[in-house]
Amino acid sequence: MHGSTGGTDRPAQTESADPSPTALAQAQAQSPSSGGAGEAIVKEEGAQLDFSKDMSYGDYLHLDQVLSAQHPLSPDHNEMLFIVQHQTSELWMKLMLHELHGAVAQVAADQLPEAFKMLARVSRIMEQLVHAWDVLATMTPPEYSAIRPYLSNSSGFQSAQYRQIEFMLGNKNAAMLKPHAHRPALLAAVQAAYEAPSLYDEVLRLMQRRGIEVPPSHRERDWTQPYVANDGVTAAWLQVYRDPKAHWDLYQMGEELVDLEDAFRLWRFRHVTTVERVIGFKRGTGGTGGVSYLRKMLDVVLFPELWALRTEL
Ligand code: HEM
Ligand SMILES: N[C@@H](CC(=O)c1ccccc1NC=O)C(=O)O
Repeated sequence: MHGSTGGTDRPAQTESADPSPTALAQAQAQSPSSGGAGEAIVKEEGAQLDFSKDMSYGDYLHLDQVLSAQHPLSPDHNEMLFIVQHQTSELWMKLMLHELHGAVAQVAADQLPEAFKMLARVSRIMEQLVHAWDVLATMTPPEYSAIRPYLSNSSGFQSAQYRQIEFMLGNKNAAMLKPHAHRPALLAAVQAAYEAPSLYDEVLRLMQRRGIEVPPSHRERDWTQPYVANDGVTAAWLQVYRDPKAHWDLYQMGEELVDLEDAFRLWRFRHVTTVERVIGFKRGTGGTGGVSYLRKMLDVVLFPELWALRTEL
């Protein structure tokens, strides 16, 4: 590991941040007394300073790759914000998918405490993404207009990870597979999420295993079809919510799912509001109506019976 990142094979972009050979030689030649308090503290603490043979922080995190993946296409100062905002969002989405896959597997295996831990993390990640909009909202319409022509027809609409998250949460739509048709590996991942039972489908199967009757149409179904709300499923959740103590973990599961959908709704709302303040009602680069499309997405309900039961209680 250590051999691969030192010396000549570093990417050009990080080169300028490196100390010049003269500065490094000076630091090595300085006596402890001449380096000031900072250097004395480092020495006293025993911090390791030579990584020519050991794995360092940057080696472990592959920072050469991560930090050399920002390539603005425009001459505009603000494009770096736009790129970093999206790349960090994709990293959080990667973790979210990792946790969601774990949670679905744990629910299917009746391991609910483990599933709760993962779902709580998914909700906190979604909240993190909600707050991330505050940074992007510092970008004004003229600032974004300087970048937008360089984006061509690219759009978040084509995010393969976002689409997998939507599918895992039950918002299935075959048309959303098409933007990935030219990338077999991405298509396979999105298609797998499209064809698999969603988190909510797995929770309904769990309820049936626990003796709470779920209508057959909602236990076994064509998982590629969008979920359709059902009074029998509301009745099943009502049994749980009318006697929480008797069904404590299903009750906790219901509330975990509501937490998650609550956070997702906030994300969608911050997205559409940020888009309106930045591009108004222009069409999107992805080809949709823009704000009009994103407003329709605000009407998506992922776990409908968990909301419906509140009116009945
Ligand atoms: C100035 C910033 C942004 C603008 C103007 C913007 C605009 C839009 C527009 C107009 C759409 C509709 C699709 C289209 O026709 O392009 C869209 C979709 C989307 N955007 Fe953004 N967006 C911004 C920032 C972001 C960020 C930071 C993310 C985070 C990853 C993101 C993720 C998405 C996703 C996932 C979709 C698809 C939503 C869906 O299909 O429900 N966008 N965006
Ligand atoms: N759809 C946006 C473009 C956009 O926001 C975007 C472009 C490339 C990569 C990520 C993007 N973010 C979310 O859609 C627009 O119409 O301006």
